[in-house]
Amino acid sequence: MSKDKNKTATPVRKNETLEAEIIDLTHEGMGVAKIEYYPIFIEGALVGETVEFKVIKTKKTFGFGKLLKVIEKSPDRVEIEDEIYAQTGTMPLQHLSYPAQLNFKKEQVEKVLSKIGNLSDIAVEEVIGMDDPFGYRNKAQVPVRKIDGRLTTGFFRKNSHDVIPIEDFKIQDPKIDQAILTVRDIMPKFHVKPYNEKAHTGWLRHIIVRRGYFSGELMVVLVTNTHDFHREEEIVSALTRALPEMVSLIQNINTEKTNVILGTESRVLFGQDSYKDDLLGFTFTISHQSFYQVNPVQTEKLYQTAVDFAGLSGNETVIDAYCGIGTLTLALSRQAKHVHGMEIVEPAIENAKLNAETNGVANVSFEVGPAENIITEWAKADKRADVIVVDPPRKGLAPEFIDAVLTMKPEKMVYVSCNPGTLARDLKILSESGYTVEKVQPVDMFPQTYHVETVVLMSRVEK
Ligand SMILES: C[S@@+](CC[C@H](N)C(=O)[O-])C[C@H]1O[C@@H](n2cnc3c(N)ncnc32)[C@H](O)[C@@H]1O
Repeated sequence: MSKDKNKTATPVRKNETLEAEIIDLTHEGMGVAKIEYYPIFIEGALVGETVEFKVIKTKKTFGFGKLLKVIEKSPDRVEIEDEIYAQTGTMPLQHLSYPAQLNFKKEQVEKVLSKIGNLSDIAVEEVIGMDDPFGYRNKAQVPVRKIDGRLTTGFFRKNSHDVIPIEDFKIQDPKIDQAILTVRDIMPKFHVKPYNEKAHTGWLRHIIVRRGYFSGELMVVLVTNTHDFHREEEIVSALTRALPEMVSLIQNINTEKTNVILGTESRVLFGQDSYKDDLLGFTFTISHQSFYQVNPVQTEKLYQTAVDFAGLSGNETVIDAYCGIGTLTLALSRQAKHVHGMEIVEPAIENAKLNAETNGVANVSFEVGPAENIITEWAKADKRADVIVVDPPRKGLAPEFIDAVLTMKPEKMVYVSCNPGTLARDLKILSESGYTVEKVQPVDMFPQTYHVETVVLMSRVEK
């Protein structure tokens, strides 16, 4: 079929203005309207609303529309504070009331478990939300560019590399926003050149600020395009004076033309390569390359759910795979005989060992490497675990990891997931191989966004 025929086959034409009712939301929170059989995705539109929109893109089986006017409003609609956040995509659900965001997330988990996981009879609990769903992020990574002749910080326009200046990010800890502005305003005094992505010139690419929610300690990382550091002493001294809470200042060097923010080389400019924070009564040391959950208030609820699901009595050997700096490992250790953490990032494992030692926890051990390799070795050596806890990145569990679990036959598995799609895929395999899903508890770690974290308890049915 020719391209033109495809185009004429759609019931809508590009640039026409139409009116329709929104019947659903996509997993990214876009409103779905149907013109005849043809779905059109419209950002900013909510279920139950009648909207006027302009068709901006047509594909063979679906199209995209730009919201022009809400003719009939949803009771769940809240007024947005600023269009800027819609342009950057940092708060894609900001127009949806918070209780409705939580419902949306619960439905997403239900939908995906049923569609991908074939688990339609599972009861998903109400999402554990926040009292104040703003200002929660403990980490910011902002690009630095020259805009109107000035060194500017902000965020990328959606689907582009243009930076939109932003000073108040709304979902970040306001003290982090403030620290970014402090760094931004000091840099021009020393003629620091912002990064120019197209020409791959300039010096300062990103400013990263991390802040311990409970400790108040700040870590600042300057990601630079070259190894040099002109006027280093003066800049370091200006930053330490302006940010008395800063305990760690790092230069991270990233000379590559890449979207990846951090480079592999770094050096400490002030303090050490770590800051501290507290979780569930433990104090953690966190290096700039280590993963640390971004929403500290919800992390405690997330970990507590995982610990409760593990239902430990004190006699169990537990594996905590993808353990990062050992946060969940230590939380589990209180009720286990022994917990063994596995993690691929070496500095994170160094942090984890130190964290166990400084918190006086002796019944844990840690191993660095891909969890799928380590656990496969365990299975081959006939080592056993009573409970396996996993908290993998978005891509979920490697097939070899699941194979090893099925060989080791733990009584329980607790799966902490930041991606319902890969969670459902993995649960399907496990539930077809001797495990049953007992509980599904979503936790809202990322209010105002469509992301949802889920904790699942599985137990072994085939003995
Ligand atoms: C979602 S984080 C969870 C970390 C930790 N449980 C926490 O809550 O802080 C996933 C972790 O898996 C690690 N990781 C990624 N791929 C891995 C692999 N193949 N094997 C082991 N760890 C991996 C990452 O470095 C990261 O620390």
